[in-house]
Amino acid sequence: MLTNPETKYRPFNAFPFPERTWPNKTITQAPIWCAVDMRDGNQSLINPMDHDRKIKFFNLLIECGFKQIEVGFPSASDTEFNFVRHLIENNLIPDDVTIQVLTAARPELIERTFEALKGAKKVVIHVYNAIAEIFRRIVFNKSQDEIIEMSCNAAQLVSDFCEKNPDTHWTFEYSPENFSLAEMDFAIRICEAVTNVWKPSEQRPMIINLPSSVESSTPNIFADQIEYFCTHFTQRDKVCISVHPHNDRGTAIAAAELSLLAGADRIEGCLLGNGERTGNVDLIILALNLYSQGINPNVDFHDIKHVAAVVKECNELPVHPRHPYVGDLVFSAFSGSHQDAIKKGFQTRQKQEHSYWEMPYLPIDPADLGCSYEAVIRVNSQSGKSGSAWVLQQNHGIELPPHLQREFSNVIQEKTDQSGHELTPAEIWSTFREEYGLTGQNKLTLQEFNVEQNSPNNTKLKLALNIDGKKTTMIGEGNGVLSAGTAILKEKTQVDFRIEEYTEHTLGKSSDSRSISYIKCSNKKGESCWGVAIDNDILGSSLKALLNAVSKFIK
Ligand SMILES: CC(=O)SCCNC(=O)CCNC(=O)[C@H](O)C(C)(C)COP(=O)(O)OP(=O)(O)OC[C@H]1O[C@@H](n2cnc3c(N)ncnc32)[C@H](O)[C@@H]1OP(=O)(O)O
Ligand SMILES: CC(C)C(=O)C(=O)O
Ligand SMILES: [Mg+2]
Repeated sequence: MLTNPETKYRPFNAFPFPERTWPNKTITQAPIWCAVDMRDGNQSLINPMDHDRKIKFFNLLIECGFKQIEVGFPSASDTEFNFVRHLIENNLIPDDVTIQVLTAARPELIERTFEALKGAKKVVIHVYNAIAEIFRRIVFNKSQDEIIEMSCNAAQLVSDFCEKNPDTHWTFEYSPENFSLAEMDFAIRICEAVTNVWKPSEQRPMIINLPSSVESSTPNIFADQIEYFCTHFTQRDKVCISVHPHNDRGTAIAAAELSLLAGADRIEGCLLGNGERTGNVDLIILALNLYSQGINPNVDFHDIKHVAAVVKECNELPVHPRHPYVGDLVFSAFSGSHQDAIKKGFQTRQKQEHSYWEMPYLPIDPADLGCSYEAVIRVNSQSGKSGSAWVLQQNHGIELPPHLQREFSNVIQEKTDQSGHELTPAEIWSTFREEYGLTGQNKLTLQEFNVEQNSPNNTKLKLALNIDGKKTTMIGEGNGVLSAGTAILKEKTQVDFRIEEYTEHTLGKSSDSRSISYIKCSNKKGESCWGVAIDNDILGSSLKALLNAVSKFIK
């Protein structure tokens, strides 16, 4: 039994803000992104990134198009310090990229941070200290005024160092850590105080980064807090409002999106949502959520598997197979009704006159992220007729007639039920070949044939057959090749059958394409069998399909 929560946990103390306007808004453009993988992500890893992993991650972020990258906490360790030096001294930071570094509001750490930054072209210098009551009481043992004094002293020291290094383009960033847990009016007061030290202007704004350092409320409350801050902060036009959501309640994405409605301009987060505890907000999800709504995210994930592979390698952490947009299973449907809808969606797409993506169960085109359609449908015992039909269509160009889809699906269902496992495309193909006579191991096989068209309604057919290994030649007549073949086979096998269904199509589009025929025969007992055959010409494939179907009666 769980402990009684009523005596252990308190509900989040929401503040009334009925003037909120964010619920009536929609997101129309991408925010400014800042990737904090190499700092917030890095500080949460089992083994923090070494130099090589940091370089790899940095290059990946640049490849993806991030223009603001928090590269580390230079005063934390020599690795961090030396990495920043390496970037600067080797001129590895593209001109359109600004590096960001974090420091606590402690003089010795600030001093060391500026040592690391000597010679940098453009830097966001990011200072933080916790401000919520629980932190003031437990961690700092300071009053509100004392915390403000600590922040302002740090801001002043940062400002002094910047003045001494005028060749660098500095942007100030202040994070009232644990903003979302703090009293809103205190959060505004401390940010106003820091802003008054840094004196930003509309031309030279500073960043105020509002973190849910530990996510503690529903995302609507976070959005209220952001809108409240944006509308009550007196120098709103001189600051860029950034948010930094964590994912403790699993709602960081929602919190980030709602905070954009509420007035935020910028988002700090990590690829794949790495970060302290349950992670920072996932920038890939946020960006692709925008993309799938027709909004250019201004970052590029056209090869998502490559991105995931590098992040996995650098973080030494796995990726969940259901991770949005990235996981191995996110573009795969196993269930019958999903498969049916997706298959119909692709058929409709071939005919549609507009370019919009309208695909049941697939909110984004896997091809946009560099993924193939191969795994869009996978087959197990939850699958329906469209599943196996899709696999044959995608891999072999086979367009099963509807009744054969149903019948083949029953064959597959029996197999998957028995094994309890997925059937691979190769297994589905070999099942199909065995079931409908494409392996060439049948009672009846065709050696040769000759057709004479005596009149429009009379065809003479000479068939050289192999029946159980013995060669026989027979002649028959009918009003077409198949009726002549039927006459021959009825006589030879003594099976009284008739052709119920016949379909054929070409495989491939070139002039030397092969032909595939599907024939369903039924006997007097009401039993029916399908035969399928592929041949260079249509007469060959139809006669072979007929033999393959009739072979089954003989068995
Ligand atoms: C929410 C966040 O992600 S914040 C970012 C956190 N990231 C990291 O901590 C990673 C890098 N940090 C480190 O490597 C180390 O913490 C260091 C090297 C920076 C500092 O190490 P230490 O000097 O041993 O200090 P430590 O980290 O234990 O800090 C505790 C002290 O700093 C104070 N402190 C903590 N945060 C802050 C802050 N933001 N501003 C000012 N003081 C702070 C604490 O009150 C405590 O003070 P006390 O010793 O007077 O009680
Ligand atoms: C340093 C700050 C921005 C932080 O990482 C947090 O509050 O989560
Ligand atoms: Mg954080």
